[in-house]
Amino acid sequence: QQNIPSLSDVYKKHFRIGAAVNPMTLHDQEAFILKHFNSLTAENVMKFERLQPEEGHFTFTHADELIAIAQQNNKQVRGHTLVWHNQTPDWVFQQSNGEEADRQLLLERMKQHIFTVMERYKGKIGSWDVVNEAVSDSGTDLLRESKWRSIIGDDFIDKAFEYAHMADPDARLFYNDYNESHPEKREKIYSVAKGLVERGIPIHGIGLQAHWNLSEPSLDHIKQAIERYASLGLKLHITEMDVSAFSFEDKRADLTAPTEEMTDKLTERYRSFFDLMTEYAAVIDSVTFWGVADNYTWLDDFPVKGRKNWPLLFDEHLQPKPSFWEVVDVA
Ligand SMILES: Oc1ccccc1CN[C@@H]1C=C[C@@H](O)[C@H](O)[C@H]1O
Repeated sequence: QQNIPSLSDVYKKHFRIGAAVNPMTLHDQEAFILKHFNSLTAENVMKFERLQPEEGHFTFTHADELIAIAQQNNKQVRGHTLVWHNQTPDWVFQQSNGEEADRQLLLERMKQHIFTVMERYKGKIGSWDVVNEAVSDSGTDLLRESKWRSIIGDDFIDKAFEYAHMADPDARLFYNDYNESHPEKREKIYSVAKGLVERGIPIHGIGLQAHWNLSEPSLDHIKQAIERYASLGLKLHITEMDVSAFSFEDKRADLTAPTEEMTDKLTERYRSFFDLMTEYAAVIDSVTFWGVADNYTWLDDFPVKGRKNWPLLFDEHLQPKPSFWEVVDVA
């Protein structure tokens, strides 16, 4: 590993390089993670269901372990995520008698969760994905249907950001979403973010999840999205980057290794992405991969359960792939 440069060192002049980590990778790959990344995101342990599984019962152990490692090694941490329709316990949306909660109760619970979590990590988590994936993927509605929206109303997003800012005025507050470069969804995300800015809601950035693949999105669509979001005066974080070997519709599960063509295409795509992102380093502060190496990726189970994928810069043995060397060469 000696003659392999640190990815985050090489990119220091452009932006931070982060990885989503979990208790397994932090335990098995700590030195590797500390070498290549200067920002950490909890893949799951800072989600609502993991921090407050039952009302008033907070479980911080795994999140505290990540924070301790980050503090000891001077790493940034991205908080992920406070308000999201997924991985949130059912109790949040229910009265004690099992009936649905009302607006006032749900706002109180949202506030309680945000304050308890953000005050614990004040000064240790520099930026938070305050709201994740609130924008709809299709149809004319800006926002997707969710309990947060149906019970509180469309202003649940405003409230989440206001509570977050009250809890930690120094934290940088992000709206985070996927398919962020698809023109239709881009315009919806833009409209929601523009509304927040115009209402004086404390939002500081947009998180582009960047779950991309070998063919989509086009570089032009990514460029248009970066420029559109940046035009609001907001900072951009690439928050969950990976490049799937399969398009969303391709459910094939016959491969045990990427084809040569896939590896070549991946190398070309990663080079083109980092060429583009370094061009926009003035507005992009951080690029985080949704994982460390191909030995573990959420894409091994999404959208096809148990189908191996190879979306990152390091292979299953933590060895640099051709993509890694191309990305280093861009810096
Ligand atoms: O790419 C998608 C397509 C459909 C739904 C969600 C997503 C991405 N959703 C992300 C992926 C993994 C989770 O661990 C993250 O918390 C979430 O933000």
